[in-house]
Amino acid sequence: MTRTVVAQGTFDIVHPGHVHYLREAAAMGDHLTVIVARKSNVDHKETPICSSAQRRTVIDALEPVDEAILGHEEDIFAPIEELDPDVIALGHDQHHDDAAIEAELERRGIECTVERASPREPAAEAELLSTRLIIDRILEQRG
Ligand SMILES: Cc1cc2nc3c(=O)[nH]c(=O)nc-3n(C[C@H](O)[C@H](O)[C@H](O)COP(=O)(O)O)c2cc1C
Ligand SMILES: Nc1ncnc2c1ncn2[C@@H]1O[C@H](COP(=O)(O)OP(=O)(O)OP(=O)(O)O)[C@@H](O)[C@H]1O
Repeated sequence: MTRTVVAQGTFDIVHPGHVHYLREAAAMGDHLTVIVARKSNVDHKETPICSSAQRRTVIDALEPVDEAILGHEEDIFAPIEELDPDVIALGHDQHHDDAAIEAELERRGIECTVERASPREPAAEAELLSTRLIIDRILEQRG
């Protein structure tokens, strides 16, 4: 029985922290689908630089990822209803409330566990493990 996992995020400029998250999410099951957030749903931080299509293309190419899809514009649980995964893997600092997600899954009659991935520890001094840090560095050096 294939154990399916869903991960999600903005993935504006991909970095080793994303790779760590997606590797951990992939290890939680046999098949990993990643939902790439639409710009309209990224309301808790700066609007992404790269288009949804571009962000999806890059994530889809990563080794731990079986499939990357663009998220629903309005209802973030629509793809979850469709995919009906066994696990939703949240990133270590993802701004979602685990209990709230579990409650909504319950309400929609979706049997699925909510897990949290761990943070990637910097492997080297120079690693930029956040999109924001990468953009700040670009502005510093090229702005
Ligand atoms: C269970 C779940 C389902 C999601 N489904 C969608 C979706 O259908 N469409 C979408 O644009 N974003 C979706 N998202 C992503 C959120 O909209 C949010 O933008 C994303 O979690 C951003 O996280 P980040 O700040 O870690 O990148 C989903 C997130 C979760 C936790
Ligand atoms: N350093 C990291 N270690 C582990 N997971 C990470 C790391 N950075 C991001 N992630 C995870 O990747 C997913 C997508 O994150 P997102 O696209 O918001 O990248 P970000 O680098 O956190 O962005 P920003 O720096 O703009 O907040 C989230 O679940 C997040 O928890």
